[in-house]
Amino acid sequence: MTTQQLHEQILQKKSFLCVGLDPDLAKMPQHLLETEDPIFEFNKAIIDATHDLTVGYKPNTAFFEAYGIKGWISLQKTINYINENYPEIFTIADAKRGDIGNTSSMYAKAFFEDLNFDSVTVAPYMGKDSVEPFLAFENKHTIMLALTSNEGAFDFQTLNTNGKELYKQVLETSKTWKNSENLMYVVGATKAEYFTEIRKIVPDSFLLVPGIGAQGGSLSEVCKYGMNDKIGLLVNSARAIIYASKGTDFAEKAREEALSVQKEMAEIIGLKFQV
Ligand SMILES: O=c1ccn([C@@H]2O[C@H](COP(=O)(O)O)[C@@H](O)[C@H]2O)c(=O)[nH]1
Repeated sequence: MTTQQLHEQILQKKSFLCVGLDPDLAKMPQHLLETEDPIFEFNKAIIDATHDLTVGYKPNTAFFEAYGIKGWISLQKTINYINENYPEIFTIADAKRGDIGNTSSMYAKAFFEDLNFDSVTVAPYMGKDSVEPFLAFENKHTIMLALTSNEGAFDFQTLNTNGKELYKQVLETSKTWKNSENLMYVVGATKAEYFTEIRKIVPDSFLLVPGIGAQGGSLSEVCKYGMNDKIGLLVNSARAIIYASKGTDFAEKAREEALSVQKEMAEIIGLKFQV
């Protein structure tokens, strides 16, 4: 998918919501646990209930890997289900990969070719040769951690290195890499006050923004400081939507939560762009 197609979908749906698919058997409705593949059944119900309100789905691979081979099969079924039924939707494998170049190439093949995700998250710590193999894929997107939503972000990411905070150095350096137009960046919603500075470095890039909902970040603050003239944001919420209910009405309640976020987004888009 191209960024232009993603932008068009955002305008059409009046939404820049990305629903996080973080399936946890301990939090799922009891009746699903009796099915052969509860994780897939759960995801499928959430997807069917929210696909018109969201422009992206972000399965976090940890929640699949935790269940071994069965989890990987559920992940494959989930991405296939989205691609076959809702091909307009942008998909993100939240896997936070990155290794020496030779190994990164294999990670990139796994997520872009075998699983056919539109994008994958990567960590920048190993530098240029660990990320460029992902960037080589046409119409695929590499979403690099810049300033994360957790408290530990302050351990390294905001450290001053040669007169500049590390996350700023990461953003600036990454722009010099081959095929850097295929980069997007993760910036936590809990760090809204940093968006102005981030936009000075990457004014046109899409930012994946986790941290509204369960982590308490503010959608309106993120939009105030992080939105660009093409919107440029994908705001993720997982637990607040997918675990809105543990009963048989879980998908219905997930839709209600997603709708409430989408309505707020539509209002913001309307105010900013007069549409
Ligand atoms: O900085 C980051 C990077 C990734 N995440 C991931 O996003 C979701 C957030 O889930 P919620 O339930 O909406 O809190 C989850 O998969 C995280 O691993 C993040 O939160 N912050």
